[in-house]
Amino acid sequence: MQPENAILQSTAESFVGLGEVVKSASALESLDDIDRGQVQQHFPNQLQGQSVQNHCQVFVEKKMNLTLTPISSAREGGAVTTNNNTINRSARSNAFVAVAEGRDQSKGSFAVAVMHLRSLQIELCQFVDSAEFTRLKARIQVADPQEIILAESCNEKGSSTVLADALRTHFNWANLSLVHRRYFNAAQGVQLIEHLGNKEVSHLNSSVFEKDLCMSACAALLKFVEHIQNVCFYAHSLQINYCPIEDCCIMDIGSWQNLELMEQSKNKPSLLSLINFTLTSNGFRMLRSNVLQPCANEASIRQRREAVTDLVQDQHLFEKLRQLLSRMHDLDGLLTVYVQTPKETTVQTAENLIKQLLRLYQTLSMVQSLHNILKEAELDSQLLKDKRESLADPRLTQIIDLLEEHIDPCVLKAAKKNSIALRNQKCYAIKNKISVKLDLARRTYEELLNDIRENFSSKDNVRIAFSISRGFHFVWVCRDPLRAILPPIFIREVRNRASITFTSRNMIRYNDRVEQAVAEVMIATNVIALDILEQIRPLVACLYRAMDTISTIDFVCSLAMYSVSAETVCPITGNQIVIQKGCHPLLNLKSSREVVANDTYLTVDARFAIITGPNMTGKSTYLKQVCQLCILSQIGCFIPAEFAIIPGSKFAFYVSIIITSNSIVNLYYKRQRNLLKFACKLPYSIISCDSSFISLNSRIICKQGNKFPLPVLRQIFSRIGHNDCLEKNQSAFAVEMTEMASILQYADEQSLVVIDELARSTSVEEGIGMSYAISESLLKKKCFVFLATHFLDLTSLGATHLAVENFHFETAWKDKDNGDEDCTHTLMKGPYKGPVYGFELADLSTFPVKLLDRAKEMAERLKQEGEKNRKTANDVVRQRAILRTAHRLRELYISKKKGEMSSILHSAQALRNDLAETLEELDAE
Ligand SMILES: Nc1ncnc2c1ncn2[C@@H]1O[C@H](COP(=O)(O)OP(=O)(O)OP(=O)(O)O)[C@@H](O)[C@H]1O
Repeated sequence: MQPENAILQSTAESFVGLGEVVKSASALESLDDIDRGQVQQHFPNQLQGQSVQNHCQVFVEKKMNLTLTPISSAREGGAVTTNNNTINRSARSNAFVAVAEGRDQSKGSFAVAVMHLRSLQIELCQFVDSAEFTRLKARIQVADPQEIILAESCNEKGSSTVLADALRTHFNWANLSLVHRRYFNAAQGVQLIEHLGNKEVSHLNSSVFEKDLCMSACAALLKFVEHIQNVCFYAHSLQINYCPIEDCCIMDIGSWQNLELMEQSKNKPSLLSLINFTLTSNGFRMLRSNVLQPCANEASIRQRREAVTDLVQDQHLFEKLRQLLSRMHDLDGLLTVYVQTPKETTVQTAENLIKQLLRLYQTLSMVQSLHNILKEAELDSQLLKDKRESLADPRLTQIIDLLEEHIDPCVLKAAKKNSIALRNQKCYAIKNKISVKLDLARRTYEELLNDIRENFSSKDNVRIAFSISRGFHFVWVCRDPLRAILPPIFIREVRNRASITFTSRNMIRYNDRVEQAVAEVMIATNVIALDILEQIRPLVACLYRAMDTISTIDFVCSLAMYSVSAETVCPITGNQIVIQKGCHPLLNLKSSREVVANDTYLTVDARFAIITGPNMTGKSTYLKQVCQLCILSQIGCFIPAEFAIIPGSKFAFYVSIIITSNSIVNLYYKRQRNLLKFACKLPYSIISCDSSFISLNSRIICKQGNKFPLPVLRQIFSRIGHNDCLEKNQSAFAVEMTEMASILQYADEQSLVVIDELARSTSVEEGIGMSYAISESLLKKKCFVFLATHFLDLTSLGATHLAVENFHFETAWKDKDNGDEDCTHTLMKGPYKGPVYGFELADLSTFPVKLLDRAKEMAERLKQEGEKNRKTANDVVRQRAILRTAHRLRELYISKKKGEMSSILHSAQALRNDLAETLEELDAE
């Protein structure tokens, strides 16, 4: 016999009582039967071995007359691949979405009802969408659902089939369930919302109940969730909110990828990953939905900025909040047990209930600490003050008192967190002497544990271990587990690298008895827990509020964390996009080179920026930078810049400011002392960074305030990248034009549009023609546009349209022979005149020299022909000066009122003189 076997044999023999256990096996079997019978009475599902999920699925399939595809492993989250991109899905996502599509007169309208299964919050929205379902897809993607519920279309060729196909292709990780149209019943939706919604925490006004599509989507969602989860919701227990689409800045899914907002692959940084310092799953959810659909509610943005400012300024408060949040349980998981009741009770549901009560106890004591921290802090932010107020809710103390009465706090202090410790925590959670039945059940459980301890005490290398799947079992740590031989008394061996785990029939019998004892304990515990729950249920609104407070604080802490971790500034809201020394937030993560900061300048009048420049100078990067900074700003975050004005002012004052050291504005100002005169005269605002001038100019400008509509960005469109679409059988150009058509249809005065290299996938003439036409159309729509292009002819738009501003990236090639290039990545005012350095870049590659020479020759010839027709720079400036004067005269004419004619004539005179002066200066030059 091998030495190990000898040890094992002796260990096995030395287990006191082993023989007795074997002898009493038959007795145990009969005992087993009795116990099983008892347990089965209380927990009918427990011993049937059928999971609740399977049971529900069969049930729903029968009830709803539909076929559900199996709940896929993709539901667990992780990286999943969609059509042509990989999106890293959060494992924390847990949402069901119902989509209702309008028919007949309301065709083109959609309603989406989203239920987050953990937090049990329902979000409703209704909107009109394009034929490509852009908004719908974005809305669903933000929810990141497990399950999408859609009405089954009777007509095979109906639009619902088109919608179903679109959703199936786009959200291929989610389970698409087509349910009968009768479940999309608006009247039932109203009834359900009135019955289940908690009025205190739900934001629903009467007009929402009139939105039939919304109501029908909500009805289908609630019915489906109740069936699939096999639960019933308590009356007045759900938080149901209507989220108007106007409160969000809309972007399509393509833009999320183009603008690097969310992770596309593991090692590629994204804006979301950059600013994600959240510590709770609800905080993360809030951050994610804000990055993908930034806030467009000016008051909320301002409140968040104030909160972030408070946290950035009070580092002590910030640290304390984060420390507390890191220890906090998510309240959303807890809410499920207070809001829904399982249709069947099992040991698992009982265990879950007591686990959630313990967590609630822990979390609420931390909520008290959170309240104390906020009470001690000197807060300016209204948002934080409101949250502090919500934590002072006396109902929270009432719940804590109730829990303290029943729960033994000692179980939460257990040092060990292994399986048996966690099980014991649940078994002993309720204080002694509250229920006789519970005390008796626990005694039986204790006795059994003692028996095991005495009968199977560990010896030498063999010890007793416990796991949820195997129960009590043996672990033998030996030198050669693969070759070691076990005596036949031991069964179910699993050989690992350093040990063998196994059990024996006697141990299995003990385990069975332990399980029954635990079940008894849980039955008794469950009765008390349900009683506690019954008392908490009427107070559930304060838990929703506490959950909202925790996630909001986590969210603003995350923004504050990013704001302090980088050199950032709090943006001012205005009616323009002015950023001084703005940096691309992700650039220093992607490249080791020093990041060059650049200015951005777009006003309501000068709202179309054409950006030209050689290859590799940073045009695309700049477009993404502008969007990312605007998004950060609209989330409520600080932005990496020295100074910024971002759209978002309710009162669209002219904020006229001066840039002292920037090439962009140098064109406008010749002498500092003319500055004020200039600011008064110009019909549009001038950028500035000189704080000494801000108040002075703001005063002057307020006189002309309220001139433009609220310009908070409501839509961001991007057209970046050139990919064909094989699924739709579309070429790169076709894809581009489809996307542009959608932009042209929906862009408005509150949209930001960034376009990179428009129409480059067709011939130059056609490309330029298309670009002209598209630009002119966008100019009419008055949206903010950044257009990066290699078509230098496009810059002449500046001569005919005052709203067009030309900017370019300059470059310097240090040592062309060695291929040592040095792009300054600096944006300058004015159009780029070439060269594009395409030949130099080709020269650096393995491009054939002969071909390159021929290309250069052709390019030179075309250039000379073009030069003949091109206007001089002086002509352009002259034309713009005339245009500007005409524009101002028009403004004067529009603003004319009775009795003010003399002052208008005076201003017109001044304008004429100003123009004459400018033209003279140009002639002199
Ligand atoms: N502001 C900046 N600071 C530092 N590096 C930058 C900056 N902008 C761009 N770059 C770097 O320059 C490289 C080229 O940038 P980008 O692709 O934006 O140029 P581009 O002008 O759009 O080129 P092309 O015209 O060839 O498409 C990027 O890899 C980026 O790392």
